[in-house]
Amino acid sequence: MTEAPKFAFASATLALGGKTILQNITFDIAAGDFVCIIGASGCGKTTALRLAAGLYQPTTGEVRLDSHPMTAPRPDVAIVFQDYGKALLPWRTATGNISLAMEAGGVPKAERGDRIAELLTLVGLSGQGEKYPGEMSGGMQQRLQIARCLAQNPSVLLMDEPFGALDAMTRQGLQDEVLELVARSGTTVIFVTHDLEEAIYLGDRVIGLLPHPGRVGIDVPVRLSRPRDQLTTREDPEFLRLRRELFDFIKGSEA
Ligand SMILES: Nc1ncnc2c1ncn2[C@@H]1O[C@H](COP(=O)(O)OP(=O)(O)OP(=O)(O)O)[C@@H](O)[C@H]1O
Repeated sequence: MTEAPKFAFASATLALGGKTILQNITFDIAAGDFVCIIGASGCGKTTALRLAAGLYQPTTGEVRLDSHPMTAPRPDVAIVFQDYGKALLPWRTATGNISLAMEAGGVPKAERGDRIAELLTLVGLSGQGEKYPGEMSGGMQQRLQIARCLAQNPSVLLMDEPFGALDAMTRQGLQDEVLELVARSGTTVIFVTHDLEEAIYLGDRVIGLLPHPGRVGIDVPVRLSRPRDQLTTREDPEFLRLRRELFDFIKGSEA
């Protein structure tokens, strides 16, 4: 018997303001898979993620988590946004920001302290709990946002260009940290990026959307061994082949 997918878009179509933004989106995601979504600017990547989060309801079709339609946002589906500055509360310390997610999840106060310390260590912010977001670098703020999401114990992590605003070195470091976290926790991930190399480096699979309206145009497996390595993985002939295939896809989709 084949296992039911963790997450499924089943002929999901979404119209907003009388315009079809996403059309007939269909794909399944197995539990623990890391799926990246790419596509030209404005093709509907963020909107697809918002559908996955239950922030939008499909006009027709369904989005399902564990075989149940997503009718509203759920605490076991967490989103990491690109704009960490807006996602974090500036008047709360790092500890306070993580604690908020636990308060919302009903975690008793007595249990929060140890778990917060554990999460801070997990994302490389050990000992930084009393800092305010404004006292942290961009990379640290993004780590904090990830820790806050993990505090929800999500079974699905949705990430919308989370490293887009960071410099190349910080970005690569965080890519590896996320891969490690995910490998350890078994979390299912949907990761939106416009960076083709990032998608191949991270993903088990890359889905490309075509624009106007957003449709699935390509869905390719990434057959690169794990753990990935910033140098050797990116030099692998399969990496280069995929990069060319996805580059041609994006170029063709804009024509
Ligand atoms: N609430 C809305 N009402 C009407 N149109 C919308 C709404 N939200 C998004 N759109 C339109 O849907 C399309 C897809 O937008 P979306 O932000 O999902 O694309 P994207 O692929 O994430 O783009 P980018 O890579 O530039 O971030 C765009 O044409 C956008 O103008």
